[in-house]
Amino acid sequence: MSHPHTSHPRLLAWIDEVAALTTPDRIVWCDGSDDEWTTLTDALVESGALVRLDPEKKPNSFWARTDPSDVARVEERTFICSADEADAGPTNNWMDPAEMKSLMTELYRGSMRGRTMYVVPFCMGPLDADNPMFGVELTDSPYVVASMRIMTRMGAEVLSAMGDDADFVPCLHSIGAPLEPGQSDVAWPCNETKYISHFPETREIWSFGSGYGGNSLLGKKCYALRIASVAARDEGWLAEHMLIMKLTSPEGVVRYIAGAFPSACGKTNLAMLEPTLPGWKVETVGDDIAWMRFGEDGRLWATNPEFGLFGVAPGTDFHTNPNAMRTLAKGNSVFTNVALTDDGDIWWEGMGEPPAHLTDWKGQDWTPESEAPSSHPNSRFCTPIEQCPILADEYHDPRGVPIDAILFGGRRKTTIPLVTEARDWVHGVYLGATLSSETTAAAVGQVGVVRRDPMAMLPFIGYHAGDYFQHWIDMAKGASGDASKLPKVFYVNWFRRDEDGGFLWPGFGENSRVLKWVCERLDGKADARETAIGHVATPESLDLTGLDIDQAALEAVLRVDKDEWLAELPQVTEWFEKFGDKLPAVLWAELDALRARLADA
Ligand SMILES: O=C(O)CSc1cccnc1C(=O)O
Ligand SMILES: [Mn+2]
Repeated sequence: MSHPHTSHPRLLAWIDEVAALTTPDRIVWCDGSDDEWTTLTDALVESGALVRLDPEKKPNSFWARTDPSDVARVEERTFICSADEADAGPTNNWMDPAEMKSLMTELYRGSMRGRTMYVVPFCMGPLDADNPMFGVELTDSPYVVASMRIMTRMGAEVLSAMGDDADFVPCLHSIGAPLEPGQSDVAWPCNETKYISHFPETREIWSFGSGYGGNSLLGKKCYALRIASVAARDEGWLAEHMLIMKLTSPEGVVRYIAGAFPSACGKTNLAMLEPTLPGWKVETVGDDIAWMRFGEDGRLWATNPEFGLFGVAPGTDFHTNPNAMRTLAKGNSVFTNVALTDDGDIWWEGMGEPPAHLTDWKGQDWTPESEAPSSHPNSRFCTPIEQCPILADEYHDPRGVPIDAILFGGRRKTTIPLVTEARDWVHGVYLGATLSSETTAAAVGQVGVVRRDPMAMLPFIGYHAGDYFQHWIDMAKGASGDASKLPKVFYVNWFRRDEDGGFLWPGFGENSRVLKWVCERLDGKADARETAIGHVATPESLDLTGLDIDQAALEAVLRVDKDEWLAELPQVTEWFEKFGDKLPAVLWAELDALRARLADA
């Protein structure tokens, strides 16, 4: 079969089928080149979808504004279409796969009319991995193509590596906004009907109607978490919503730490941390997704399958994340739903004193007297990870890095102490499975509501969460029977507040003090208080050198309040009951043991 771009029959057949259904005016095969990026972004600027920023401020960078109806992940429109509804579980929306495909086929029919269908071959993780994880996204959004070039290894090199028979995840995306001949386009075309659908058995992704973020950059949440978590269950590894950091002590001891925090709870900031403790060094491997497989040494090795950073903009500045700001200063980035300054740069809340005038994320005039924020709370920067000044060399290693500790963290005003070490692996899985956090703007819906967010994966588990918990329990078997090879598990909470609503802990670079305690626990050095909920740091065991924090706040942030934890028990019981007989019995046993320890406390 001769074709100018590929000899992959399944790929060609799929593309022909989709083109016949969606009827694009043309098909463009993306090669991932600089010329292609220039052509794409020039056209997006010409159409008004992008504004080129001043090259003196952010070279080769752009400002985008979405339709106000298309600003975040749409969890209520996200479906896991497993053959058996029971396999989707109680935390996912489900529709029969044949019914969903029939419904979406009619949505896709003619949806790309008047537009270009882009063929985006990509790879999640290094191309030289033992088993490269290929995907091909067909999309009618040039904004998505530009973003995928930043976020994934994308283009001709991938297509070549796929050869004529590589497995790949077909990712079909349409914004659902066909153009009639002569009809002018809008800056952010989308459709009020949105479906983000996953077909686990056939490892397919179909997305319709949204042009933004995790709804449309299908390599990220859809592939690298929801579909990959199903593959990981079947193949004995973990696809997790985690940062990966390399932490080096002043003595040169290196530890690798993975951290699971819900959306917009500071993973990017932690992954790029500038420690306040002298001599400690953080280097970044990843800020959002970790794939963890057992190495020959029986340890869990983690890789970051992404090629870029898609971070929350508001709150990011030189105090909270100087390395992110240094990454962005190098340009080659797309900023979405932030504000535009009059001199061609970007601005968002948290960047210090606002300019006298801005163009806000809705394209309106904004001044410091404006009531609404200039930038959407879920506004994002999209930037190449290789621009990160503290990117660890190991990022490029297809083996990844051996994980010493896993942090589970949430955003809780109360109850959860600053840092607790799990009693053992199963207790660590219990802490992850019962992780709770206040909701954020990363997903459409009310903000600030406490919900269970197991392993920070609630919106991303591609199958029954009860089976997911069991998979985590079973991972202990993979450590060649030696539990000491497994990462230690810790539960952190940077967000506890005092009675006046103020934060008890300064967070950001000061979190390096907690990381030091974690490392010293790994070395068997740091003290901890044995409590009903686990091994909790004591004020004396934390290195507080140079930190201005009063003793009352320190004791409050580390407190295990019996009544607060007793109040958690019925909430956890209600949470566990959702999973019926699929909830591992050992987790019920952990709850019973916690209840007994609290009774004795
Ligand atoms: O996809 C979006 O629109 C925001 S959600 C997101 C983006 C990057 C990294 N993580 C998330 C998340 O919700 O966890
Ligand atoms: Mn995330």
